[in-house]
Amino acid sequence: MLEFPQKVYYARDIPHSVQDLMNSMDAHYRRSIMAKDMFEAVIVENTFEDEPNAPHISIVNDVDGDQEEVTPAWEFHYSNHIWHSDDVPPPDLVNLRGCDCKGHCDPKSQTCSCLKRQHEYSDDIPGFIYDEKGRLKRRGYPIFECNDLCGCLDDCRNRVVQRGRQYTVNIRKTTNKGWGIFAGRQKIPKGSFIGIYAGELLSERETEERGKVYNKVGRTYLFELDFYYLRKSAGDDTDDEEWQAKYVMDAYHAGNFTRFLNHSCDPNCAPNACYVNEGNIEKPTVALFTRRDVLPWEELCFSYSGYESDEEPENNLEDVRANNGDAVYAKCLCGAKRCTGFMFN
Ligand SMILES: C[S@@+](CC[C@H](N)C(=O)[O-])C[C@H]1O[C@@H](n2cnc3c(N)ncnc32)[C@H](O)[C@@H]1O
Repeated sequence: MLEFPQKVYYARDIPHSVQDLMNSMDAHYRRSIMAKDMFEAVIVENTFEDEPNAPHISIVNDVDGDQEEVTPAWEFHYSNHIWHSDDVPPPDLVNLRGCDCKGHCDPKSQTCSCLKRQHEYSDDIPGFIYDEKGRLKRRGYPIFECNDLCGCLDDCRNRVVQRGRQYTVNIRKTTNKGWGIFAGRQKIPKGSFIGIYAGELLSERETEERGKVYNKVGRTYLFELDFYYLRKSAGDDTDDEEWQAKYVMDAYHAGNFTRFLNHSCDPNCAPNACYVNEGNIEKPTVALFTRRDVLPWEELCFSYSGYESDEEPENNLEDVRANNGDAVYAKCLCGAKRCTGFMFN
């Protein structure tokens, strides 16, 4: 577990020497097996402290690896950290509360303050939001994990996201959507934690210009922290249409494997807001969980349009088409039976 005072990572310090070195090599080297080994080694090197037990991530291109790229572009720093932009406040430890439990927190406790905090948002779910196997009982609610101020043990049931990735995932080239993320040989049960959407935490204002560029080139890694309960806590007088998330995660310059998760209109994963060592409700960590059992070797995807219900999605193709001609609004190639035709709608 992290020791306080917690280290804060700033976007201005995102390392780039490895990317610079690799990009200075000739194309022959960047297409060699050595470059693939290097990419995998960088992942281990940059994550072994925060995820010492996470299974190995392989880079696989069996689509066009001979002629094209053996790795994704060396354009980002691989990391599980949240890199704060200068106008984003560091984690709020003043408003962070820890429980006084000893040993393991009891899901029937009347005194555990973390359980009470959780029930402010999910009072219809008895006990913690995780079951005894650490799986999410229900999606959509913010998760309040035990934190470094708590008296409970590191393996308390209410600590899942902070323990890091437990399942194998591989970064694999797809035939039509660029790189994607695939399960390993093991099935991943419904409700399992996959990874956090790491990256640069930006203010909404700062995101505007980046968004325009990403939309034009047709590849975006922005994730707005616009969870529904944040709208509610902003007060009743805030018009829903006018409400804007304060912060956005950008995984373009720094991020982990989750930046390669492609969109699906019938996704097997979904993002969930989670808090560990953060007392600021507006700065949740985006944690990805499976929303159904994932078969061995299956591609992991989530919905970029935020659609998560089990009902049929609305098809608003015409609106999206009329909206603008940016490359990012290209046709969706998820292949799901109920594909709406577009990634962002
Ligand atoms: C966050 S990136 C995902 C990783 C990306 N495939 C890569 O190679 O870096 C988002 C971009 O992936 C592509 N993409 C993701 N899902 C897609 C889908 N269902 N259909 C077509 N392209 C998709 C689009 O170019 C999109 O802007």
